[in-house]
Amino acid sequence: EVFTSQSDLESLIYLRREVKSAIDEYIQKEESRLEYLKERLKSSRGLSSGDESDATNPINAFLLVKGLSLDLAEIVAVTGDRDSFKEFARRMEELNEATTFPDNEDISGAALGLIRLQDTYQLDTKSIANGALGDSCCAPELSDFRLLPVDDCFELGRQSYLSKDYDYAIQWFTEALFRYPSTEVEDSIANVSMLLPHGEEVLISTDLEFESSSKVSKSKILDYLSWAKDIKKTLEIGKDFLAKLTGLEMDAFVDQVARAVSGGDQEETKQKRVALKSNNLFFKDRDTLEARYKSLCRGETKSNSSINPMLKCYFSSRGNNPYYLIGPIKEEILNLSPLIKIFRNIIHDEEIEKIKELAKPRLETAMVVNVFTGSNEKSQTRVSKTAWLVDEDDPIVSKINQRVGFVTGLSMETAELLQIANYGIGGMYLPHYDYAQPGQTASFVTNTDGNRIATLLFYMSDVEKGGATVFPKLNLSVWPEKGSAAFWYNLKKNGDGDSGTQHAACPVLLGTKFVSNKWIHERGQEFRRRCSLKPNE
Ligand SMILES: O=C(O)CCC(=O)C(=O)O
Ligand SMILES: [Fe+2]
Repeated sequence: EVFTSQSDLESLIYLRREVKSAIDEYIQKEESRLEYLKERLKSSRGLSSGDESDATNPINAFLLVKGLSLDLAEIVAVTGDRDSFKEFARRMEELNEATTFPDNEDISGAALGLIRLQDTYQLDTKSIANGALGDSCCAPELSDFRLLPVDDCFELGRQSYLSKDYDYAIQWFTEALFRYPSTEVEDSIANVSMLLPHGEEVLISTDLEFESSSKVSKSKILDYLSWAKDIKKTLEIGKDFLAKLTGLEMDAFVDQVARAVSGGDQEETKQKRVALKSNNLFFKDRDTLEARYKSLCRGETKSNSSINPMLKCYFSSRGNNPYYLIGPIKEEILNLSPLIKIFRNIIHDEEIEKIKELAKPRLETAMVVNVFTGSNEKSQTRVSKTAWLVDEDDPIVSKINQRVGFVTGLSMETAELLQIANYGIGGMYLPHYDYAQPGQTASFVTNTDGNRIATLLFYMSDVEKGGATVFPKLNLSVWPEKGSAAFWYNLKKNGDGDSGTQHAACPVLLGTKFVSNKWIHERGQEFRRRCSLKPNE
């Protein structure tokens, strides 16, 4: 899997150069071989010319016989000569051993990444197809843009379709039709109204000349398009129906669905019911929260920091910690309850470079905890690569861990290792909690060290566009700034999870994003963060 991080994409650029030169060379060799074949055919009188009378003219008869034996043998030998191809195949083999070629999973990952960006940042289908990533509000037009031909638009539609995103599927299939080569416009117009179930018109290009030799047939695009429209319609009807249900009716409905999808198995029904509820699949506030998350990613929702006088920034020497007497820490309070702060200039560029250098060879596709089994799994909700660094890797690692202890005032004894995460284009982490919820088994919760009491998140790069950390329930967007770190308490003082800390890493639109997580645990903080006299606090 190569699409999740920037460093992997860079290796693909090298790969492309090598592959291109191998193909060029192969074509050149094939061309001279074909040139030779043409010459050879022309020079064989017995094969290239003649007529019926050759059977009666002895010279021509000889040429005919020679042509079909000796000349032909020679020509067959040349056509059968696959040395040039063998050489090409060998080079490809070598490249394959040295690097990883992208596979189907990568194609769908890259396509869905693009759709995710389109969805989060409200990018227009036609603009993307014309090679522009967003309008002037969100992103500069890419200077080196590429027009997407029919096949690519179709593939984006097909991937959306497969991931059940019918709105985007419809948009991309329609765009693919629009771009269909204009020579066949006539007959496609005749087909369109027949094949679309809902009688809509599909606009097909007449004046745009897209350089295209499309592999996908028009009827195939239309077929997909009509299915997508049909399913979308059905889903809308279902949504209307769900919106009208009362709370009790909804419970009964969830019950029924859970039973239906688990084929009567009691244990599975129970699990499915919890899953349906916790994923909030049917519930009314799901759409609003999701919309809020996306609008925070776009930076549209202004937080209340400008109006709340309690939110402030200041210099702190952390209770006269000698490390911070001369150069105090710059702290900013972003939210009061739960407490969310940002520390500015807390990690230096040289330290960041060193950490990245240590982490890069170890970056692996990020895993998330399966709520039911407690095991780590690859997931669509978190697209990034991560690595863990231990103190022994380099003195810088322990220095940074120590610094986290100083600035947070918390004990690092039960903290997890330093986790480095790298997000490529489209990389993200959907809204989640860092702490384990009641009943949830997570590999990071041990009997002795407790839950994740706090998170410190270092920003180790600036991000050109996108990539904010957002807190949908607090209406808060935190924009990555290289060298800064965000800090928050995941748990209330009484040890319960604080649901306000739900947060997400927005997809990266342009550039690359590096962060480091330090998760701090409960044990050892008893006298550093005391419980309150109010039991609910
Ligand atoms: O990258 C970010 O902005 C947040 C990452 C995060 O929430 C996590 O890794 O748990
Ligand atoms: Fe997180």
